[in-house]
Amino acid sequence: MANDLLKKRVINFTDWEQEAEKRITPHAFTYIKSGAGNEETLRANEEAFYRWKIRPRFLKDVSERNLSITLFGKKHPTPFILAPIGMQGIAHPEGEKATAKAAQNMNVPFIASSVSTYSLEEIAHESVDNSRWFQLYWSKDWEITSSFVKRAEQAGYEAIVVTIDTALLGIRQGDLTHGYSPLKLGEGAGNYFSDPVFLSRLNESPAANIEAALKELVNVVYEPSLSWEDLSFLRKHTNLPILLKGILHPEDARLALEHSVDGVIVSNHGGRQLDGCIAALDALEEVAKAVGGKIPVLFDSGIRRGPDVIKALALGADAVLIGRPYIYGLAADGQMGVEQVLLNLGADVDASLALSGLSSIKHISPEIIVKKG
Ligand SMILES: Cc1cc2nc3c(=O)[nH]c(=O)nc-3n(C[C@H](O)[C@H](O)[C@H](O)COP(=O)(O)O)c2cc1C
Ligand SMILES: O=C(O)C(=O)c1ccccc1
Repeated sequence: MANDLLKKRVINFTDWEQEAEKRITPHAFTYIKSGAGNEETLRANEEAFYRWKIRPRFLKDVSERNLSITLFGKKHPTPFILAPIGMQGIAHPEGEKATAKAAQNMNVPFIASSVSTYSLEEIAHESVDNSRWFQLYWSKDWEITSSFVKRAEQAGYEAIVVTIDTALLGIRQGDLTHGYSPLKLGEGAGNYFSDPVFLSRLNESPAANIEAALKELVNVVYEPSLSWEDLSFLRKHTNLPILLKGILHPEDARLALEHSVDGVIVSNHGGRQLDGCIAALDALEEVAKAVGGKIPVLFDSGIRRGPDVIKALALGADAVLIGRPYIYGLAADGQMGVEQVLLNLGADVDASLALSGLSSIKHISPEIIVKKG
């Protein structure tokens, strides 16, 4: 399959998106593609990149290039991380297992979602030698929260990523029209149905009464009361680095530092939560300034091509999370598709770096970009 796709020159984001659309159900495709509301923020995420232009320098010997970065003391060959994307079973039967294998082959850290189709242990099994982080949806049932964290530690996950922009799910028109909720269909149950605490809350096993089990899952998945003080609970339960995903305000970045958080991810959840909120890229510079290099600043929401990565790093990101592009690769061609998307993006970043007159990711600085219009 991969060769067929390459013969068809499936190279860039829109090509992968079209291939994905051909291979999965319309409802699943709409779910992945959509943003919240009028999709103003979804569009803004990509448009924000157009307003920044790279100002290249020349005659700088770019014959050898280094794309590597270091995060939490660990070196990675590219500045990519696979974003937490839940319910990957809707994109491919192998779901997160295929993604985890691809991530391992490509040496790219993978952030496994709380609402994965497969359990965090199954995902770990497919990528024993690779960096894995666990994305936490802080459950309304805090014993489930601490159980997830304990399991992630035991399974060798290296960081906990708390998503803070999901007090509830954003209003997504297409899914509501279709009445489509993969969570309610059980596509996000991998971690819950294998969790001793979650199972202890049920009167009957999920096998005996799937409706009741899914109802309980949907009931406990988010904790809308979560506040800054609660982070100390998490700190008591783990020594792993804690990152907050969804930071958009410099004041929240300062609060993250105050609460001894180990990293922040500037993100608006790919425009899927609050429509009308600022483009993630437009939040990056100020957040990075507020953080002042004290902890890593990661970025997602709108990364599609190599130059996007250069721009995000120039505005202060230490690495970028790849979201929809790899899920389209997964939908189009499973593990091979994810690998191909990462290879294409890697080649694009490499070329963009060289053509900007830089030989290392470490040399990317604010001076290489200018704001236009
Ligand atoms: C289908 C889908 C499911 C997602 N599931 C999660 C999730 O479970 N946890 C989470 O923190 N973010 C989730 N996200 C958000 C991504 O981690 C990331 O922030 C977003 O995809 C970045 O935007 P982009 O895909 O437009 O680049 C999801 C995104 C998509 C498209
Ligand atoms: O679809 C999403 O963006 C998402 O993050 C999510 C999280 C939990 C349940 C369903 C979807």
